[in-house]
Amino acid sequence: MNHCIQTEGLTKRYGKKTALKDFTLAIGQGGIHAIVGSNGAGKSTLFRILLGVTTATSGIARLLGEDSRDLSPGTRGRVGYVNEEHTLPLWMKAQQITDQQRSFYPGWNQSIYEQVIGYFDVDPGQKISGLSRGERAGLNLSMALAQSPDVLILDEPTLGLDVVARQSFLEALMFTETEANTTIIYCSHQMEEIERVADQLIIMEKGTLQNNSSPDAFVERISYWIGDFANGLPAKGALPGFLTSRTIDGQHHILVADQGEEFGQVLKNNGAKAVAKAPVNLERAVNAFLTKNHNTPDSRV
Ligand SMILES: Nc1ncnc2c1ncn2[C@@H]1O[C@H](COP(=O)(O)OP(=O)(O)OP(=O)(O)O)[C@@H](O)[C@H]1O
Repeated sequence: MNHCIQTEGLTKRYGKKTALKDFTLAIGQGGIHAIVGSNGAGKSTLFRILLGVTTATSGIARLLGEDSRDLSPGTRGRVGYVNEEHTLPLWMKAQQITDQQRSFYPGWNQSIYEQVIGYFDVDPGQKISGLSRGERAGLNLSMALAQSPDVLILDEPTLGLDVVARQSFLEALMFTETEANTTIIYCSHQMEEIERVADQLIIMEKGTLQNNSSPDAFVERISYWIGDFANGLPAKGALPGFLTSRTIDGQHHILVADQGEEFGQVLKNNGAKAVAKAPVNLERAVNAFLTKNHNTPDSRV
């Protein structure tokens, strides 16, 4: 199979700090692949290595089948990258920058451009400096998609956008997924966005890969238990797959990973008088996973 992105044993050290640790990932072609991870998990480092901006300490990274250390201009032209800054030349008018981009990219798809920009209220005669953050994000996305990239990396693209602009951005993205054949890598901390758009959920933690599956399959890995312990919560080491726990009205609400129905018996063996299971959604599952081993006394789970 031809992978859009492939890394093998990728490690990146900055002095004593390890940003990526033996990181192996394969992403096929097509679909929206969300990458989530806490601050400092190594997401930007991974993109920088893939795009050839920095080199790995060891291991291999390939983008569209080519070694990232030596990307050809042809391959670079097949990759789009949009980050939260939506940097565009402020002195140019929207129409001028679009015309310029159209002349740069032989694969420019005007129909996609027009359909995506249709989600945003951008006046072609307006200078970039006068566009709102949401309008600039829309213009940036429209141009990135019109370039017909084989892979488009979106790094926190909706940061700072209001709810209307964010909605437009996501709708435009989902429209594109059905119209174009672009593989989209979507890096975000916004779980409700990921729930809406992602086909695959990649979770990074401290430079390692923790999950690469559909969001539904990930949620199935996490279970939520409520236990009534007469003598308090047992030591975390006694609870396999322990992620987080909170105490609400004297009951312990516990999230665990990769445990079956028998976990109820584990709780009983550890002193639970009564045990119940509750549903878990994607946001709660991901948050528990990323804040592993945190005990909090809050009344919210
Ligand atoms: N140029 C650098 N010099 C030293 N340390 C760095 C450098 N770049 C990244 N790091 C460190 O590597 C780790 C991973 O950083 P990275 O920016 O890749 O994380 P991230 O997942 O993108 O985080 P965020 O969500 O906050 O953007 C962090 O601990 C960071 O401090």
